[in-house]
Amino acid sequence: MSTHDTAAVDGRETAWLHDPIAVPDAQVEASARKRQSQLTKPPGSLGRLEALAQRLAGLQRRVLPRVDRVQISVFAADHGIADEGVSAFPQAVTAQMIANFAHGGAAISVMAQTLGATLEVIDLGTVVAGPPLPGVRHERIAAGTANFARAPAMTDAQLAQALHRGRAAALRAADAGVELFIGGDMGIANTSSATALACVLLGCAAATLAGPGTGLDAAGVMRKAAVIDAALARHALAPDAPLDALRSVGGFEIAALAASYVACAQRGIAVLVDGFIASAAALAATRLAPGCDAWLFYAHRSAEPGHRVLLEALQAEPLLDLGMRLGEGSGAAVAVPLLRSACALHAQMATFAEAGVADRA
Ligand SMILES: O=C(O)c1ccc[n+]([C@@H]2O[C@H](COP(=O)([O-])O)[C@@H](O)[C@H]2O)c1
Ligand SMILES: Cc1cc2nc[nH]c2cc1C
Repeated sequence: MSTHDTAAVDGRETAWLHDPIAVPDAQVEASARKRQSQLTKPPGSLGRLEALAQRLAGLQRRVLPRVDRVQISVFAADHGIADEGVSAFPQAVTAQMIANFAHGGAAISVMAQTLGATLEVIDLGTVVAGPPLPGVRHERIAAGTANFARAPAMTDAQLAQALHRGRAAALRAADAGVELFIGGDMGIANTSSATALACVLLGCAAATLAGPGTGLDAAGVMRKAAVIDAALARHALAPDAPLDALRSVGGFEIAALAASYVACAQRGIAVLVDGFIASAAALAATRLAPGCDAWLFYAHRSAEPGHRVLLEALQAEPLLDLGMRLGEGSGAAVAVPLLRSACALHAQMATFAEAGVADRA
């Protein structure tokens, strides 16, 4: 973890970020690679599915990896920066969508059902506090973050709470013995927070990363970039201080996502990263805990234009490019069948010897 953070977050609260990251098993990965070379297909003909199965084998320490049990944790929260008119939708939508998740009507609800995945929705704090809902973990930190155009988004204590709630979701996944963790995000205006966070960590101007989000027009995107640039000038954050960046311009759900990724890597759980917001959180996670990138798979390239830049910075080649830009973990959920296909082919195809098929001359 960076030693340059000046956030006065109680060191004891975040000491866990220094815990060791699990180390993938290179020998198991090599055994999986050998098995791939013996399967009844020209070498390499299953393309990236081969590398996926091999990598999962090393991570799961099992020559025949599985992606049967999947946990999807959707973190939801509001953002004070919405007051600057940076989203096409009103803030009330965040709380309304939490209810929609609970009632099974959201895209991620449908995907979780389809995949047989466990879906948990974690309410970290909305402007409009809704009633208790079955299936929603009400872990409210505040009525959304402060407007980072005017003040730090969070207090030190709020950041520590958001990190703690993200870690707790990963620990629940570890206790449940899941083979894959997906973190989702829901929060009106969170593309502005994700953009600001990534701009700090990558040292770039907002115009490089700002996009339409839920549907701004070109003039709206320019205004959004100007709001973010002005805020970044005000906060004067350093690229090597990820906790400061998360606290000053991040969001509760973004901090929770970053923490969940670090904790999954510490517990040896593979992660499928979703779109633009999730990737900004992944960037923060890799800065907080270098080495956790070994545990991160990137599901898709979102239509949010800055996602391409973020993925390049992360040196990530996503599995899919479907023009999706929903969030919620939906792009990652859509990619789960690919991982399952990779595992099924790897485990169930016959070898040349078993099938009596001649290997190459
Ligand atoms: O994941 C993505 O790539 C993505 C891209 C654009 C928008 N979103 C979702 O849309 C919301 C944020 O958009 P906005 O315009 O309100 O900043 C938030 O709930 C995100 O989950 C998500
Ligand atoms: C309706 C709606 C659903 C969402 N899901 C994630 N972000 C969202 C933003 C909106 C506006």
